[in-house]
This record gives sequence, C-alpha cells and structure tokens, in this order.
Amino acid sequence: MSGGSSVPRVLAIAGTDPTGGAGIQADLKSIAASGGYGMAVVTALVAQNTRGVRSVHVPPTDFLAEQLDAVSEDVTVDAVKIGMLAGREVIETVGAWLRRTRPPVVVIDPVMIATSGDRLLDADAEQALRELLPLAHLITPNVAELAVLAGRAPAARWPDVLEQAREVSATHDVVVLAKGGHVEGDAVPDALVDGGGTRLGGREVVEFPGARIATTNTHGTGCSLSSAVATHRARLGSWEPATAEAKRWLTESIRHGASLEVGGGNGPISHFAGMWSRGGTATRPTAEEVRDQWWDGVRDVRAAIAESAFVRGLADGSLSKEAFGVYLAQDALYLRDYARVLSEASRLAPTLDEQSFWAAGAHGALVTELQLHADWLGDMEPPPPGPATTAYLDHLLATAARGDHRVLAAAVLPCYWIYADLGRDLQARAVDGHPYQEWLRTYGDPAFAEATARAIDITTELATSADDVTREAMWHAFRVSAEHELAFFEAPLRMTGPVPS
Ligand SMILES: Nc1ncnc2c1ncn2[C@@H]1O[C@H](COP(=O)(O)OP(=O)(O)OP(=O)(O)O)[C@@H](O)[C@H]1O
Ligand SMILES: Cc1ncc(COP(=O)(O)O)c(N)n1
Repeated sequence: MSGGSSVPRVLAIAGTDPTGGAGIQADLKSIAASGGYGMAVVTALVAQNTRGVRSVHVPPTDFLAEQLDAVSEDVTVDAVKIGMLAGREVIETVGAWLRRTRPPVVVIDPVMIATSGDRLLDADAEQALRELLPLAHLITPNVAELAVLAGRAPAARWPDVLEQAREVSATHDVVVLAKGGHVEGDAVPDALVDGGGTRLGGREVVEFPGARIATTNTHGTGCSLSSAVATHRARLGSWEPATAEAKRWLTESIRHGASLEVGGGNGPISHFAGMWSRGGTATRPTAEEVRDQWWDGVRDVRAAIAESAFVRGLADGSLSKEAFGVYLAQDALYLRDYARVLSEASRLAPTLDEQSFWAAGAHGALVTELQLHADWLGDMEPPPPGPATTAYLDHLLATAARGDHRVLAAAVLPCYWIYADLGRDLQARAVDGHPYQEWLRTYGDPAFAEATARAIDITTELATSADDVTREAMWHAFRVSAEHELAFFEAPLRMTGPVPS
C-alpha cells in the first residue's frame, strides 16, 4: 500500500441506496468492516428500497468531476471501488479521472440491473462501460452482467460462467471475479479468472466454493463483496487472499442479515454482525482514565486510612510502642508472602520487562523485611499472623493462584500506590524529637516512589488492553486489596486497645 498507512484509504464511486443495504452506503460499511477508511463519491441518487427502484437522479457530471478531484487532490487513494455509473457521461467522467490519477487498485462492479430487475445503467451505455474495463484491475460481474459483457445469453451452469469469464478477461485484459449467486443449486461458488494467466500466480482460475444460505437478505451482496475485495487487496497485496477473506466475511454477514429486520423485500446483509459478536461495540478507557477511575474508586478507603487512629497516632507520635511493635511484626509477616506473590507475578508476566520489574519488587519486599528485623524487631520470634494480615494475604495468594497476571498486577498495586501516597504525608511529619522519626523517613525512599509509578503504568496499560470482563476483575481485585490495606492499618489498635489519651 502506498503512503504507509496500515488502514487502506478506499474510495467508492457509486449510486445511493437510502435504505442502506446496497450502493454507496453498503460500500462504506463493507470498507469499514474490512479494515479500511471509506470515502464516497456519489454518481447517482436512487430512490429505492428493499423492494425495488423508484427513480434515478443523475447530478451534472461536472459536479461529479469536482467531487473526484476534491478527494484525489487531498487524499492518497489506496484503492477504488466503482459501482453504479448510470450512463455514458458518468462513465466518461470517471474514466477521465482514472486515466489522470491511476489508483493502484481499481475494482469495477459493472452494475447494470438490480436484483429487483430494474435498470441501473442506460442500455446505450454498455459499450462505454466496456471501454472503461481495461482501466480496472478486477471486475466483479454477476451472471447476467457477465453475459452482457461477453455478448452471450446468461450462463445457467457454473462451467459456462467460467468460460464466459475467461473470454471477458482476455478481451478486456482484466481479472474477472465471477460470482455464482444467480447460478441454480445449493452451491454459490465464486472464482477469480485470468484469461491471460499471468496475474493469479500463473493460474487461470482460482475457485472459492460456498454453500447457498437460505435467505432473502441478498440485497447489496455484489456491492459489498467488491468493496471488501478492494479493501483487502490494498491491505494484503494480492487477489487470492483478498477474495478468500472477503467471501468469508460476506457469508457471515449474509447469515445474520435477516435478524436486522430491515424492509419487506430483499433485505440487506448485516455488515458488522461478526465484529459485533466478537468485539462488541464497547469503547476502552485509556491508561490515564483507568488510573483516574481506580484512584477515585478508592478515595473513601484512602480517606479512612488517613483518618484511622493508627495513622493519626503515627503522624503525631501519640501511638503506643506496643501498637507500633504489633504493626511492624505483622508487616514483616505480610512482606514475606507479598514477596512470594510478586514472584508469581514475575513468573506469569508476558514480557521480559514486566518479569524483571515484579522480580525486583519481590526482592525489594524481602530486603525491607530483613531490614525490619535488623533495625526494629531484632531476633524476636515471629508472632502468629493476625486476622487482617491473614485475610489480605489470602486474597493475594488466591488471586495469584487463579493465574491471570493482569488481575494479579491489579491486586498487588494498592500496596505500592496507597503506601506511597500515605508516605508522602507521613514523611513530612519526621521532625526532630518525633518518637517514630526514623520510621517515617523510610517512607521518603525515591526508589519506592519510582517503582510505584512504574507499577501504576504497567497495570493501567494492562487494563486498557484487557477485555471488559478482565478489566472488571482487575478493578475488583484492586478495590479488595485497598480495603485490606485499611483493615491492616486498623488491626494493631484492635489487637492492643485504643490509643491512650
Ligand atoms: N444465498 C447466498 N448464500 C451465500 N452466498 C451468496 C448467496 N447469494 C449470493 N451470495 C454471494 O454473494 C456474492 C454476490 O453474488 P451475486 O452473484 O448475487 O452477485 P450480484 O448479483 O452482483 O449481487 P446483488 O445480488 O447484490 O446484485 C457472491 O460472493 C455470492 O457467492
Ligand atoms: C445504487 C445501487 N447500486 C447497486 C445496486 C445493486 O445491488 P442489488 O443488485 O443487490 O440491488 C443497487 N441496488 N443500487
């Protein structure tokens, strides 16, 4: 594809269908469903619905030329799909533009007669259309259109369709996508046919078999198929995979057409049915939005921690030595298993970067634990873990055991984030004479602040790319861990009694 964009810019030049099933409306939907950026230049306005065509209005062709130039003078066009051309003047205008701009992929669906039997091309314009064909790389006639181009009666059998396609391909020097939608029987094969035999890897015919779906929702199948092939051709670079992909998508879209309940005649196909069922229509939050939503969502917990008697006592120095000791001992117990949980996060991490980050976190937790003993606890026998410690660790270990590293990352995050946030407040209280001055200083460790920022980045990035169910599970794990943080800060005073006044 020229221009380097991974989304091909595809221009449809066609007539309208106000009911959205055929014509340029179907083209735009098909281009989008095939991963392209759709553009549209209207050749003719058609008053039609799923039951038939009522009338056709063809605007002046100098205005058509203006529309075409407006597009090509501004946008790199990676592929063009041409549908209804209405009459000779329109064909000549589009032909002149094609000769001037030479788009790299040109697919012409030589629309002549609608499924309903109504003419979409003046009878005297058929010769002009023939003269346009060598400007195309691929043409996609149905059985009736192929017969007109071959100057024969419509083929009833598939081998005869292929024979006519071979002739038309050789005569007009263009690859033909012959379509079996109107051939009798249970099969609806399509085939790429190259009468010259050089443009399909040396093969004359490449068939794409298909089973007929019992449905009346076939309005616009020809328009949709040709737009999808043009888009995939621009993406994939050759006709065979482009056609295979487009036919698979078309079949899926035909199958879901009836459920749209559009119109009382030949209804449309459901262009986005596959995407809707596989990906849904939900948008995803950015990493920044996740960050804000999650932090907002634990604001109550964060406030309750700041207002807890333990944290207030730690801040103003009124906390009893006994309660502080209980806290440190529980913290040491917590850190030992927290390190195991971080090791598991490292083991599950999909990238080397993340793997090493969580491993460093595990190591950091163990170093802190050892430091706690060296500086504060000495060789005191470890006490049994209290209920808050046990509950917090059970939550983390259970999340680790479930094996989804994204949910685990969310579960371990509050221990970084809330602790770092609280630390910013507490380290400012480490004034001379404060009984816990040394401890409060440890909150100011810049390496921990940096690790916290990275843990937030990693986890919120994981959340943006996760599906809705996983993102919800991540948020839940995060919120529950935050609540355990609060319980952990409330526990020492519950175990030793209230702060002496
Ligand atoms: N009932 C069906 N079941 C499965 N595929 C179908 C069915 N009808 C048509 N197709 C497919 O739809 C595409 C269009 O084929 P068709 O021969 O109907 O062209 P067309 O007549 O130009 O389309 P339209 O009906 O829009 O005018 C082809 O890929 C064909 O295989
Ligand atoms: C503007 C326009 N272009 C093409 C078709 C052919 O589609 P179908 O044969 O499915 O009606 C159409 N009906 N309207």
